[in-house]
Amino acid sequence: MQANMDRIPYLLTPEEMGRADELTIYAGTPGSVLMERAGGKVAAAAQQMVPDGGHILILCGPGNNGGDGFVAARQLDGAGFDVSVLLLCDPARLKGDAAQAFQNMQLPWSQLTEESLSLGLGKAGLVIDALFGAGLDRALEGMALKAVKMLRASKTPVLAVDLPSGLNGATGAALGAVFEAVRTVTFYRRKPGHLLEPGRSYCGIVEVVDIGIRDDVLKDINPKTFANEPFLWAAVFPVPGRRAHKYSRGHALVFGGQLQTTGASRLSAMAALRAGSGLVTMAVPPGALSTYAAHLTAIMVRPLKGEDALARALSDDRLSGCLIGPGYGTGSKTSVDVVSVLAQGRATVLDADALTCFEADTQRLFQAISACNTAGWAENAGATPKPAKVVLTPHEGEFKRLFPDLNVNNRLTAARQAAQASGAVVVLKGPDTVIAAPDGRAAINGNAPPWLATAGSGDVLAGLITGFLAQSVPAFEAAAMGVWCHGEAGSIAGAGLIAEDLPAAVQPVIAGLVAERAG
Ligand SMILES: NC(=O)C1=CN([C@@H]2O[C@H](COP(=O)(O)OP(=O)(O)OC[C@H]3O[C@@H](n4cnc5c(N)ncnc54)[C@H](OP(=O)(O)O)[C@@H]3O)[C@@H](O)[C@H]2O)[C@@H](O)CC1
Ligand SMILES: [K+]
Repeated sequence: MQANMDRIPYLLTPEEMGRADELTIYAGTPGSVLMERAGGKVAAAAQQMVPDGGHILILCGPGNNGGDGFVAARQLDGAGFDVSVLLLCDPARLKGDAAQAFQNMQLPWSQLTEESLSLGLGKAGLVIDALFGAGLDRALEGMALKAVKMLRASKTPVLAVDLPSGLNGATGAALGAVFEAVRTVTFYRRKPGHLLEPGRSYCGIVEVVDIGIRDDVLKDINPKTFANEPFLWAAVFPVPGRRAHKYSRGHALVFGGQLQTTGASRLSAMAALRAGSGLVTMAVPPGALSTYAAHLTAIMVRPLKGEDALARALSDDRLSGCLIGPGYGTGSKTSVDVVSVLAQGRATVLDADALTCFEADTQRLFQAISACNTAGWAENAGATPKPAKVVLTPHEGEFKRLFPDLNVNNRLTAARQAAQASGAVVVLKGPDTVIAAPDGRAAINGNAPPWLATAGSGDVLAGLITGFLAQSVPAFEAAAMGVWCHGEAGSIAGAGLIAEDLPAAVQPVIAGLVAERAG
């Protein structure tokens, strides 16, 4: 149990981290010991960054973040480094462990002023930002605010303790001006703000260090936020057995659009096949059939001909996942078709046009999702909400249209609220894509290179998720593995990629995951 919890990529909010500290202290490790270890790890990181024994300037605030700074100062001085300590507040304001760490420091210090900072920056090879960490609850002002500007102008590298000062650890939001760190040392587990933008960009390289908090505390805290990394979903990653055949590996149905917009859904279908779905069929308008057929090889194409064409396309019992939306068109027919697809109760991804067409009537969409989730369950099969079968993949613009009352500036909370309101797993796309389930779980993705922001990239993502869903992976995990594989494929294809490059680049990613599971 302990070994497994160790590997689960939990993220702790500052409140949950406070609880982890409390539980550890309650179990017998004094806060001063935790602070000593925390400051020691910061000192060790600083030593690596200034290996020639250069000057280190340490800015300390009024709380325990400042306390970590005092400990680091003492240890660096003991290791022969030249340090100066600048204190933001009156030392009489220091309390508890921080006051004790200040007493123990036994080093000269000065008040943080423009003059003292300017003098310090003149000789420093590194600045340690120990002004504010988890306890920051408002924008920096006064001398702390001036310090941000002076540091930026000086270009001296900054090592942040726990979080760059000015950043909200729960949301990654800048509360105002924020220190820009090249490296951040945080304790026990990362916080959401280390992965969510703009926080991630302010943190530089994030190093998580052990300060002696035992994983037992996680049982009490029960965190529901994760970094989107393979260990989160590796146990359900689909690996075909020796006796697998194409029908046993799932059958995905991807709906295609009219002649002018065939490319989007074709990219999706290719990606669904790459994700491992044994079969992928495209259901397409008859007038565009020859175009689809001319551009596809391993993917089957069937025309949607006649009144009940959709129902017939959906009637194949072997279908195990559907995708509708990419290039499908935003007319009223789209929303009718989406409702028909959801009525079948199959695992389904709704992307692009399939989201936009519900902008004026989101309740109709949410009812159809609820019907999809409950289809196949006996009426008396427990009152708890049924597991989500539907995945929505909006980018920020689509998200705002579907959920106009939610605040996308707080992406983690907004995605969670959207998942709860819709009954679907919501993939809020961006450089820090958030995947949220109606049951409250959420994962933040961190491996997407910027060159994934290109036309057609989202179609590939929707296809990957569909491919995993078709292999019976639960919706939250299917969405999370799709997002992660998409990010990895983006890095493999590299700078200059176009969406057409991505399906092929997914292959080594899948091969790597399969090898890891086998080993
Ligand atoms: N818990 C533990 O055991 C461990 C914790 N550790 C460390 O403790 C850190 C958290 O410590 P913390 O809770 O004391 O919060 P911290 O970020 O230092 O600041 C709070 C102070 O700032 C003030 N204040 C807030 N905003 C302000 C503003 N804009 N402008 C001005 N003032 C502002 C606020 O006072 P207020 O004015 O609101 O009364 C309060 O005095 C954590 O990040 C980690 O580094 C490690 O040692 C490991 C063990
Ligand atoms: K800090």
